Amino acid sequence: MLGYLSHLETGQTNQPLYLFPMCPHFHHPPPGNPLASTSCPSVCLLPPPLSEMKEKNPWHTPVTIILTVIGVIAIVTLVTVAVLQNKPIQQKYKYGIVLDAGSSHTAVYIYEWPAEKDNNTGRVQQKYSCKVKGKGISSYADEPQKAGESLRECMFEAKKQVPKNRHGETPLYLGATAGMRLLNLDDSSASNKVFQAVEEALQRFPFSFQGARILSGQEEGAFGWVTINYLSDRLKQGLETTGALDLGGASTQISFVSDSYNGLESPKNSVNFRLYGNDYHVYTHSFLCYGKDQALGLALAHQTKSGPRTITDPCFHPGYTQTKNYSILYDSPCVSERKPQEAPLSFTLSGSGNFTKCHEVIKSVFDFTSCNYSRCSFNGVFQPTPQGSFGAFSAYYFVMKFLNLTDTSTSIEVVREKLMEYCATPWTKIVKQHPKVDQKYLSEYCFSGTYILTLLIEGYNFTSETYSKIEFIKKIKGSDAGWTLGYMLNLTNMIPAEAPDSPLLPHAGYVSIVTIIAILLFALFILSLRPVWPTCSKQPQIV
Ligand SMILES: Nc1nc2c(ncn2[C@@H]2O[C@H](COP(=O)(O)OP(=O)(O)OP(=O)(O)O)[C@@H](O)[C@H]2O)c(=O)[nH]1
Ligand SMILES: [Ca+2]
Repeated sequence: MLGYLSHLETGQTNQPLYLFPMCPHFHHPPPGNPLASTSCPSVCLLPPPLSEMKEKNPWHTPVTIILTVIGVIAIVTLVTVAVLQNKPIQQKYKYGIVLDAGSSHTAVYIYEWPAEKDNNTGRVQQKYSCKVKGKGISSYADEPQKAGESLRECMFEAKKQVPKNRHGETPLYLGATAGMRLLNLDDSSASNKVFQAVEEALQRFPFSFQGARILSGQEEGAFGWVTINYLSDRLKQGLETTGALDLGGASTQISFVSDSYNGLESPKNSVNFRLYGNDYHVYTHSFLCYGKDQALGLALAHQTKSGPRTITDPCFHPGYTQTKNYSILYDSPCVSERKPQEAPLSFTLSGSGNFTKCHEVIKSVFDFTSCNYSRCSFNGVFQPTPQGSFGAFSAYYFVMKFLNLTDTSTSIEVVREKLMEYCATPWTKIVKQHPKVDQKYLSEYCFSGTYILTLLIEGYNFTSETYSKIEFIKKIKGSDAGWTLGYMLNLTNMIPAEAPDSPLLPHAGYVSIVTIIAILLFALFILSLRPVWPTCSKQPQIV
């Protein structure tokens, strides 16, 4: 049959040359090839006559047909098994819940990750977050029961978010930060009662409650660093890491990797991690009382040393006035020792909106005089020079976003000028411009912006060059930047110390190769069964 179809054009005669032409005992040219009988090689192994071939076509024998069917079924089965076996199961997730009990408020975060990838690479992401109504748990020192109750609404929501069949195996953690650190310093029995109340409340939910505790400042800084580097895939890929800047209400953290720091100069500022096969020596420090609310308290305390009835505060807009209670201001352990004797009950603050003077007031809350190390940030705390890129989140983001100052390619001088202009804007105009913004937040942006700039430049020693490497962020790939994710990853051992073995091929490549090899093997097998085809010896043609 092949012989009938194969022909070449001869260069000289332009006559078709039939490689398998009909031999004399073929009386008829093959169908469609009228010239086929005109040439015939001298030696030719002939296929049987057509009439016989029809009867004895080797492809039509029952054995070949059965083998072909079995072969096709085998290939389909092989490919199906390969696809199913290696296909990531997309629908099944596991969950973890972390409560961030901050000084200003509590937030509930639910994380999810594919069930079969427990111990694998960066696939944990935030599924849901809920901001607990009211203040942070530390503000319930006088009525601890209410601290527990405050969490119920968000926890009921969490119950709905996690599939019922996963409730029992879902770990639930509560981590408290600077607000509870301060309460614990001030009144440890009140802090214990608050913990007792929140534990009781959380145990009523069907999750696997793993306890409530105060994070150390080191943990808070280090886990914030883990979170942002995990979310940006830098850990998994072994890339240069990003530093983390967290500005809370009561404390602030700075964490980064520096070439000039191996942990020896100030071991208490060192946290070591081995993640995905790489060692990291992270410098970290948490400044208690330097979160933006407590820093405002420090600034106000600085201005009310003598117990005045009125102060003119340059960090508030002209025309802004507020009456503040001395006992509330000096209630915090950050300033309690400085409470002026014989102070009146309250004082009136009236804004003057002067950035330069505000900057001076804020600088006075930092101590730049003592340093027993090679270099310090402030208050005698060791800190290497900031190095590499940084992600600045929580209040850094809220404030800079509001002030339209998140573009760090803007020079520090321009940032100062903009703040100068903003602080000098009359309060009435500010309120008119932002009618929907909560006035508690609105009144403090001048102070907060000036505080952030002072903390970064004078406090942490960022320069014009390194300032431009800061990115003000809220989320990374849909997950909030903060310590909670890093905390959970650590407690659930979800980041392996060593790099996981990655498959040689991606899933699609693997399936394609299996399919191609199976088809090739099958083709070879079938070819090995073929009957002996006619073959012609190369003899001169008899024309
Ligand atoms: N402008 C603005 N400020 C906010 C917002 N949410 C929180 N803040 C303020 O930003 C500051 C920091 O908030 P968080 O990062 O939640 O602080 P926290 O975790 O409660 O405090 P720490 O325990 O010190 O970490 C606080 O002064 C909050 O009042 C917001 O949506 N907008
Ligand atoms: Ca916080």
